[in-house]
Amino acid sequence: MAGESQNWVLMVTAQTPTNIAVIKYWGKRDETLILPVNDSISVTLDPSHLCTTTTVAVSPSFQKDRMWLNGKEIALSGGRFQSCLRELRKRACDVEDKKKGIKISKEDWSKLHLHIASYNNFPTAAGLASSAAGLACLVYSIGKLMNVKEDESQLSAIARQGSGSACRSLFGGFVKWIMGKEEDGSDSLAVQLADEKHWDDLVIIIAVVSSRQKETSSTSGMRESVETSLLLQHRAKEIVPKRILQMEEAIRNRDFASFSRLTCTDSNQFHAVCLDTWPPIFYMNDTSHRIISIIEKWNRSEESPQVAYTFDAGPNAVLIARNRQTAALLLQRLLYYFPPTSGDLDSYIIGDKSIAKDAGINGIQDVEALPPPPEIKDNIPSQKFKGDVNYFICTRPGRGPVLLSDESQALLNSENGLPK
Ligand SMILES: Nc1ncnc2c1ncn2[C@@H]1O[C@H](COP(=O)(O)OP(=O)(O)OP(=O)(O)O)[C@@H](O)[C@H]1O
Ligand SMILES: C[C@@](O)(CCOP(=O)(O)OP(=O)(O)O)CC(=O)O
Repeated sequence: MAGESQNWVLMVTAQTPTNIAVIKYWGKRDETLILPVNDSISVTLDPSHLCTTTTVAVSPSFQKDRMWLNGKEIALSGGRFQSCLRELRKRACDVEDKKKGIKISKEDWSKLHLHIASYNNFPTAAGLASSAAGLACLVYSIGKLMNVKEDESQLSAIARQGSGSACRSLFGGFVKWIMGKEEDGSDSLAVQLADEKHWDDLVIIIAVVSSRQKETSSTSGMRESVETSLLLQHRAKEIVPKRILQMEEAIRNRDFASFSRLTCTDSNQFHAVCLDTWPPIFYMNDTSHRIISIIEKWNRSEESPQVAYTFDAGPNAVLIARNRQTAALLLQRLLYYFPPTSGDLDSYIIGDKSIAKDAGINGIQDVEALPPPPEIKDNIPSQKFKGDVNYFICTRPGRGPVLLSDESQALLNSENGLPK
């Protein structure tokens, strides 16, 4: 290891998106390697609205590997973090920074320690796939720091060992996690089906129903489902393989009717598996069910589906609108049923606020003036549910991981490698 002193710090910062599964991963055939019982497909969400930023630093002065998540130090001792670090260290290559006079050889990486700081710009462990963006960003940024030569698919097989859904966050657009057949997991990895420009009409609105930490984690929930749900076995063997082919075709042809039907039925089946688990697991709540019913009623009143819904291991609704115009109509409906408790719309509709402008919503007076949606005209007066949604995030399909070269975006101090 060559450097002018032992005090140098070399670091890399990366940003990685979250993803939402439209054909769900639920159930492992190998708990340690994180090998799934079926393939899954996801849409990557625009990192300008939902993302993880991670800075990783290396220095001979660091005494041990350390990590800070959202500003608080967390233990890196967990098996999953250790699996990712071990796999990355195995693949590390020579690194040279001529400007700083730093040379790290392949062999040095096993002796050097890392500092990692990560920040999620959205709630952690609330069913918004923080583990997906987080673990993908950890693997991607360390891979870059250590000059790992593997491509994104090979990196995805490492991220998979941190959290299954993380492997799909190594790509933008539409992504498939191929379950693989090998016992060592070497063929269980993600591939890109189409990039984010392929179907850029789509608009995504997330209704954050609760940002509290959930009762049953995805990891333990799916373990219990594998142990007790016969529906899960049937789903993995008979249903998902066919749906994967149909979903690939729907994405290829930008066929919203088929995409929407598959997305909604697969989300519903995943939650049916949770209900079929013993003891049963409930991730959706009354508000989630209400949102499904609003969308179903609207879709039925139109000639073709306007919006797809999907829910992960939590009550938040991820709503995919076929285009901007539909997204504006969707937002009007959502605000009609779920008006904010305060007049502060700025923190109630976040992300791409231009959707609210398209919907004619410029202030709370516009929300109050919204007429009931035409599809419920016979049932007036309809009930409203003020306060049942915390806020809405307007976003779209987005790109994969990127490196941030601007040092002002780093989360660690370049002098001492400690959080800024
Ligand atoms: N930025 C991050 N970097 C590294 N690890 C992270 C990061 N963010 C979250 N995690 C890990 O993921 C865990 C949360 O995962 P969990 O599966 O419980 O929730 P979630 O991913 O938000 O929801 P879900 O996967 O059900 O959509 C955290 O406790 C932490 O261990
Ligand atoms: C419902 C899901 O979001 C489940 C995600 O599970 P995780 O990837 O969080 O689970 P582990 O592999 O145990 O870390 C569906 C999906 O993303 O496909």
